[in-house]
Amino acid sequence: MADNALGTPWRKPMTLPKGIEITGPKLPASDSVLTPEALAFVAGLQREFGAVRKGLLQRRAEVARRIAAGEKPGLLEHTRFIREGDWRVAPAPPDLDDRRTEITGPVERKMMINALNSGAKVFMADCEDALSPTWENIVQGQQNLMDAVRRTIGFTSPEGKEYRLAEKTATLVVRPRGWHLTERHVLVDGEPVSGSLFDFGLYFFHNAHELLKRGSGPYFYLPKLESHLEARLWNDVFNFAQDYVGIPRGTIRATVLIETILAAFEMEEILYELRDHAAGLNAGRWDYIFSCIKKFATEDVIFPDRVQITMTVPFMRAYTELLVRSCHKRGAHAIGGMAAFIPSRKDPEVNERAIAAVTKDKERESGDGFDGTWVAHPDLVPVAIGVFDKVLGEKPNQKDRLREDVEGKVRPEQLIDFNVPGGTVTEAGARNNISVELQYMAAWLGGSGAVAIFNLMEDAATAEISRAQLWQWLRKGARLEDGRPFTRELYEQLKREEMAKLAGMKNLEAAAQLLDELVLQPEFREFLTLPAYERLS
Ligand SMILES: CC(=O)SCCNC(=O)CCNC(=O)[C@H](O)C(C)(C)COP(=O)(O)OP(=O)(O)OC[C@H]1O[C@@H](n2cnc3c(N)ncnc32)[C@H](O)[C@@H]1OP(=O)(O)O
Ligand SMILES: O=CC(=O)O
Ligand SMILES: [Mg+2]
Repeated sequence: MADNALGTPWRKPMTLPKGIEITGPKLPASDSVLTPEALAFVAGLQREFGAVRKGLLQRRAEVARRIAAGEKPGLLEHTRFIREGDWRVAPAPPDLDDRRTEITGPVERKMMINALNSGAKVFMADCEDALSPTWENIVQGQQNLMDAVRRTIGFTSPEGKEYRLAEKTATLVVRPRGWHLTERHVLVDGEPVSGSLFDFGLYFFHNAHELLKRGSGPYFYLPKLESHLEARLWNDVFNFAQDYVGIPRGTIRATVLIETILAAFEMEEILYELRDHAAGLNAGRWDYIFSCIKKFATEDVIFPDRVQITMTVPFMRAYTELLVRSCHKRGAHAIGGMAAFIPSRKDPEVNERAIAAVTKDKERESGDGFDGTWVAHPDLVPVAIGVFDKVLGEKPNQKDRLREDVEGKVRPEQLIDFNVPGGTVTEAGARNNISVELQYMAAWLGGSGAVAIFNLMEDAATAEISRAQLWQWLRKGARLEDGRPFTRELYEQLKREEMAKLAGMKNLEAAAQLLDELVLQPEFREFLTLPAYERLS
């Protein structure tokens, strides 16, 4: 067996801490990222919190069963004292106080440099929705993060273009994978380690002290939480981690994505659990829509075409209004979500449309009281900054707008009144879902977790909506606008036609098999990334 060569299995068992096994190949970044000390820390996290994580995942399944049996989610009675109590989250650190524009993107080297240089206040470096978690992407992504923190990150494109960090860069915030995912290339005591603990643990271990030395801190976005108990688990992880490396509790700051329907009923409880570490909530609209469809997929509600579920339909408005109110009541930042329109440097018409649509979206958010927002592309940074500048001026945020009016106006029950006035299911919508899903999963299996399709940003969250709709429309025999039911035959026909348009695309057959598995099986698969990960090489 060759030593130190790309693609050869890891063969340094002597240096690995007891109980840890690496099944992925050795990579150029392995020696600096997968150090015995860092792995011992990750194993410590896994041993301490792995069982609680599993218990919470079982609890998710149990709650889902109760909802499928007709139980309606609502505010929790036993946490009333939290909602009625007088408490606030910790003050924001200086480099997280002005978050008027945050750019997001995968932990890919060139994109990270572009994002950090983009002029945005924050860069959310993503190991989640925007990243296909190949072993290489994950390990190299950690190396990129280490280099970004130390400002040594550089890149030369195949065309010879040099990329270096500018003097002033965005504040770095990292999003680890959600609780449902594992990292199968690292076993702790024979079991795959949690993807969340792996991503968080490596980033924190390698960078916490360095970030503090440089006047920043270990900052995180936490995805896909379904309850305040999952926030409590993160808080416990943070305390363990801070004690382990000897930095004060409360140094970590976390912004939680409210991107599941169940978390929307527990926004204040989530902030409360994390109050010494909480930096805000984010309205993660795409996973949120997916979660609404998923949790109520077997009910008598049929969601219309994806394009019709906009931020202004009543249940989405209720969600964002309550989010701003919950944050500002507790002194936390409210961060808006991602408008999926992607600008084009080649097509002026596409570019103009994207800028107009993003401007409108950001005007709604800034007008509603959000303190900042997400953009998916550097060319959208000035657009969002311009809109938020008009509302914020010199102020770093608008947390002083308490939005007390929301309490009289929006009732929590409105979160699950999914009626979309005038909503329809159309053949164009079904075709779009099929085509987007095929193209996205083909890209994901090829190692790209965020792609532009039909001039929109697609990532794991938007793709979840597409396949969830197809599953639901089939199960429910949804009627298309023209009266035809959406049957298996129609699905097969549209899929054949859409595949023909994509002929020659890499991984198309594998994507089609995956699509069938997700759409045709009687059981709704919890996340598309679970079966997809089994196929990811
Ligand atoms: C639901 C959610 O979770 S939203 C958050 C997760 N999703 C994301 O983060 C998606 C982020 N966005 C992206 O990944 C990309 O914008 C895409 C894939 C949608 C489109 O990317 P491309 O097709 O490369 O766009 P385009 O060709 O216009 O890029 C122009 C330049 O901008 C760069 N760029 C584009 N998006 C980004 C970004 N988000 N961050 C940094 N740089 C970017 C490109 O790398 C390219 O750089 P170069 O000129 O130095 O080569
Ligand atoms: O993570 C963000 C979302 O919209 O989903
Ligand atoms: Mg998401």
